[in-house]
Amino acid sequence: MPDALHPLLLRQLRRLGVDPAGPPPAPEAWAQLLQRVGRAYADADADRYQLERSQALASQEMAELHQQLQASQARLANLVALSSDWVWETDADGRFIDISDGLARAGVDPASLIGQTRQIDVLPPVEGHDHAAYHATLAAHQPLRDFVYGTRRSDGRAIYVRISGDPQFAQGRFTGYRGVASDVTEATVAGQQVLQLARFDSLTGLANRNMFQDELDRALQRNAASQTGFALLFIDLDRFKFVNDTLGHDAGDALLKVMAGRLSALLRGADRLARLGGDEFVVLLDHVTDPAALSKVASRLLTELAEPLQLGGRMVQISGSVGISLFPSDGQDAATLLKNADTAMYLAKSRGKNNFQFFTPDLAQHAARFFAMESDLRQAIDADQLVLHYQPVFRASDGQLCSMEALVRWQRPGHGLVGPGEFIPLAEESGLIVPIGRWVMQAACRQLQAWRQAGYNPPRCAVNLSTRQFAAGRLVDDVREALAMHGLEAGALTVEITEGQLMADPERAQQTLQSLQALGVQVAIDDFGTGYSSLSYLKRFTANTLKIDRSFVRGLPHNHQDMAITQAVVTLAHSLRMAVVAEGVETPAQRQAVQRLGCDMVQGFLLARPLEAAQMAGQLPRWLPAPATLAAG
Ligand SMILES: Nc1nc2c(ncn2[C@@H]2O[C@H](COP(=O)(O)O[C@H]3[C@@H](O)[C@H](n4cnc5c(=O)[nH]c(N)nc54)O[C@@H]3COP(=O)(O)O)[C@@H](O)[C@H]2O)c(=O)[nH]1
Repeated sequence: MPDALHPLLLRQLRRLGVDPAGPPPAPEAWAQLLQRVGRAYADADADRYQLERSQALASQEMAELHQQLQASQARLANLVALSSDWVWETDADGRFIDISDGLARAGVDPASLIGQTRQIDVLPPVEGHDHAAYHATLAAHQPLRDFVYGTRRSDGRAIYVRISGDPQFAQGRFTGYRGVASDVTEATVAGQQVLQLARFDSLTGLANRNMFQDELDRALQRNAASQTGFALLFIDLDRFKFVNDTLGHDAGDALLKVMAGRLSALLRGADRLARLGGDEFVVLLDHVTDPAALSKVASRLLTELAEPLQLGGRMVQISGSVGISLFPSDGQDAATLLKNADTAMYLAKSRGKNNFQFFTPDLAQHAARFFAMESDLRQAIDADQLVLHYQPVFRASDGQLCSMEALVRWQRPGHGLVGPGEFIPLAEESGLIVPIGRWVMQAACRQLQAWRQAGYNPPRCAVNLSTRQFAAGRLVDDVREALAMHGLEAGALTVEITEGQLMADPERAQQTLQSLQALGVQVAIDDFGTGYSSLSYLKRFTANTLKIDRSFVRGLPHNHQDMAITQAVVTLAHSLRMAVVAEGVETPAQRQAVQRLGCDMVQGFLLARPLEAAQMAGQLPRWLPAPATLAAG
C-alpha cells in the first residue's frame, strides 16, 4: 500500500508521524496532513500555470521568429531580384541549371544560358586572372573566388564578369557549383585602359619606355642564360622638331603615327618595337648580331622612313638616323646598351643623317666631343666667339664686285677657327641656328653700314638662312629690325636658302620668302641643282637669283653633262627673270665656261676666298671705284 502512494505524500505522512499502513491519525495530525496536501495541490496548480504560460510564450516567440525569417527571405529574394549581381548554379558538368534575373540587367537573358557551360576563353585573359588556374580550381572542386573573365553578349558587346562560387556536395558526391556574379565591365575596361597607358604609347599604340624596359630586361636574362646575343636599333627622325615647329603639333603627331606604322610593318613578330618618347623609337632584334643582317634591316628601315608622305595637305619627306648596339659586346645591361645605341645614332646624325652606324668604343669619345661642342656652341654668341668672313661675288662680264656673301666661323677656345661645316649641322639639330642666324644678320648689316660710313658702298651683302629660322616665326621681324637698326635699305640684303632646305617645307618657305621680298630683300636659291625641286616650285618661289651648285661647275668645261645642265639652268633662270651665280669657280677655264654659258655672276676661290672683314676692307679699294677711306667694323 505505501508503495502506491506518491513519494511526496509519503514524506509528509512520515513528518506527521503517521504510518500509512497503520491506523488513521489523530485529528490534529489529520488536519495538518490535509493542510499540507492542500498546499501541495496549490503548488502543483502554480507550476502548471507557469508551464502553460512559458509554453504559450515560447510558441509566440516561435511564430514571431518564423515571421521574421519569412520577411528576411522575402527581403533577400527582393534584393537579389533588384541587384545587378546575380546568383548562379551549375550541375556537376558545369552547365547552368539556375541563374537569377540580375543577369538580365547586365544585358544577358538568363534563360539563354541554362544548359550552357561558362565561356571564359572568348576574350583574352584579364590581367591577374589566369584561365588555366580557373580550370584547375574547378577540376579540383575547390572554392572559386573573385575570378574575372571577359565574354560577349549576344549582340557582340564585350562583358566582363566577376564570379565567386562554392562546390556543392550531396552525400559526399560533387553536384556542381553555386555562387554569385557581377558585371564588372566598366571597372575592368577602366583598369585595362590604365594598364594600357602605363605600358603603351597613347599616340602610336607602340610599347612605351616602361614596357620596353621590361622586354629588354627579359631579353637580357634569356640571352645571358642561353649565351646568345641581340641587337638594339635606336631610331631618331631627322628634322622632326622642324615639322613640329613649322606644320604644328597635329602634323607632328600624324607623322609619328605614320612612322610607327611603317616600322611595325617591317618588323617580324619576335622583334620588339617601342617609342621611347618624342621622335625616338627603338627596336630589339632577338638572336640577331650579324652585322650584315643588321645592316640590311637598318637600310630597310631607313628606306621606309624616307618615303614621302602627305602632312596637312603637303608632301613632306623625313629621314631617320639609326644607331646600333649589340649584346653582349656593347654592354651587359639595359642602360649601357641603350646609351651606346643612342651614341651611335648621334654619329649617324652628325654624318649627314639618313644613315645607320654601329657602336664602337671610340664612338663614346666622339659622342663626348659632340656634346661638348653643343655645350660650347651655346655660349658662343654671348662670349662673342662668332665671326663673319665675306666672299665677294663678281659680275661675270666685267669683274665688278656686285655682292658679298657673309659666312660664319666660330673662334672656339682651344680649337682655333672652326668652319660652319662643322657646327652648322649641330646648330640646326639643336635649334641654336635661330639665335646664330639672328646674330649673323645683325653682324652683316652692322659691317655693311660700317663700310658705307668708311666711304665704300658694297652693293649688298648676302646671309645664309636655315629653314629652322622660318619655323621660329620671327624671321621677317628680325630682318626688319636688323635693317632698321643699322640704317640700311632692304635692297642691301640678300637672303640665301639652299634648294634642299626649301623643299623641306615649300609652302612655309614660299610665304616667308614672299614676305621678305615684299620688304625689298633679295632672295637667292643656293646650291641649285642638288635639291630635286620641281620646276613648278621654282616658279612659285620667284627668287631673284639662282646659285648653280659648285658640283656642276667643277666639271666645266670638259664634262658635257655639267655643261648641258649649267646651260639649261641658265636658260631656265633667265626665262623666269632670275640672275645666275656660278659657285665654286676655281680655274680660269671654269670662269670662261660659265661666262660663255651666260652666268651673270661668279663666286669662287679663283677670284677670292672668304675674307676677314679687315682683309675685305683692304681689297675694297681695288674692287670698288673711288673709295674715300677704309674701315673694318
Ligand atoms: N645657315 C647658315 N649657313 C652658313 C652660314 N655661314 C656659312 N654657312 C654654310 O656653311 C657651309 C660651308 O660654308 P663655308 O665653309 O664658309 O664655305 C663657303 C665657301 O668657302 C665655299 N666656297 C666658295 N668658293 C669656293 C670654291 O671655289 N671652291 C670650294 N671648294 N669652296 C668654295 O662655299 C661655301 C659657301 O657656299 P654657299 O653657301 O653654298 O654659297 C655652306 O653651305 C654655307 O652656306 C650662316 O651664317 N648660316
